[in-house]
Amino acid sequence: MGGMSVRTQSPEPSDSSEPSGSSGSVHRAGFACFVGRPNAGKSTLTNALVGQKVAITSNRPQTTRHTVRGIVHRPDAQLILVDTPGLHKPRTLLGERLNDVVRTTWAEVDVIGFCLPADQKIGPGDRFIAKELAGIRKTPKVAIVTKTDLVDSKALAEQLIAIDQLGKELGFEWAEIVPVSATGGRQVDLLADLLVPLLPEGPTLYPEGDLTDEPEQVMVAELIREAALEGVRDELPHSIAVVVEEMLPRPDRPADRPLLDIHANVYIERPSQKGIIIGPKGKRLKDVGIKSRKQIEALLGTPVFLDLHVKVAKDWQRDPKQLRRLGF
Ligand SMILES: Nc1nc2c(ncn2[C@@H]2O[C@H](COP(=O)(O)OP(=O)(O)OP(=O)(O)O)[C@@H](O)[C@H]2O)c(=O)[nH]1
Repeated sequence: MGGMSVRTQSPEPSDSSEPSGSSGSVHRAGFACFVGRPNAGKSTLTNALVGQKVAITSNRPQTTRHTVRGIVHRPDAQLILVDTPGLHKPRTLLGERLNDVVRTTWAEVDVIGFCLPADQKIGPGDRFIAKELAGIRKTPKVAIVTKTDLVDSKALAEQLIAIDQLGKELGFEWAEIVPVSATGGRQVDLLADLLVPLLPEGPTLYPEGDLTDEPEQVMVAELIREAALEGVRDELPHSIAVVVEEMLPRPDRPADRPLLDIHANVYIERPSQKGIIIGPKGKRLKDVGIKSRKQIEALLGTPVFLDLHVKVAKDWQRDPKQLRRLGF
């Protein structure tokens, strides 16, 4: 098979508690980021590796706006995952900022994982990203074939060959080519095993038990935004932003019955979108509140009172002042 090496998990039960390789006591720590076009499965893979929901997933493209880090703690390593938005042709100021965030991230990490869905042929979007990757010479690049549960082995094999080919065309070798299924939990541990040796030696960078360094308010806002996006399908694709204005423990509560008050604003771009978000008799907004509150409570481990307001921030995606206020 030429120089192409594709990794699959060995059939014997993997012993992940045992540091692999001969350099048993070496500890590594560093950063990896997953790149790929929107919907390639980056957030889902981050969550699968970390073992908890830290990045926001949805079946709408371009939902990840923040550089969320997931942290994988292992006896032999700490792998910090930086989840970037999909690189894309900028149409708005927001789009341009997102692309800047992506490129800056790429230059700073120790290894880049290029995610390509198994069920889609390599397209112009993938090539665009791969060309950018080719320009980042010193960072090892791992090709990750995602969503392998959606294809048969023949289609998967063809995709692997196409990816190997793509690297050769652009003049670089992939450090590894790894097929995974994040939802099926297939080869996810193996991916971690392959990323770790590409990290520099060093002590842990984050305290044991931290799964992400994203501020809680941002995670809470993302959970609300995810719930708000659900069900609006094509009506409001990218027009929603959420800002958590305040998170405060309710005073005068007994210590064994705490309550966290969260006030958040859901921003839309036009008055006409208000009705869609709020729904008939406020039902949609209420559902968004219930759904996200449950997730926030699970995340923070405390009962929550969630107060949601819908506000219009006119054309916020095109307005630098609004973008800053909304945290971009
Ligand atoms: N069947 C299957 N679906 C998957 C898998 N991984 C992700 N998906 C689905 O693919 C869609 C996109 O996944 P995301 O993880 O949000 O993709 P992303 O690359 O982070 O997307 P952006 O944030 O828009 O860049 C979601 O509907 C996921 O449920 C997988 O291993 N198998």
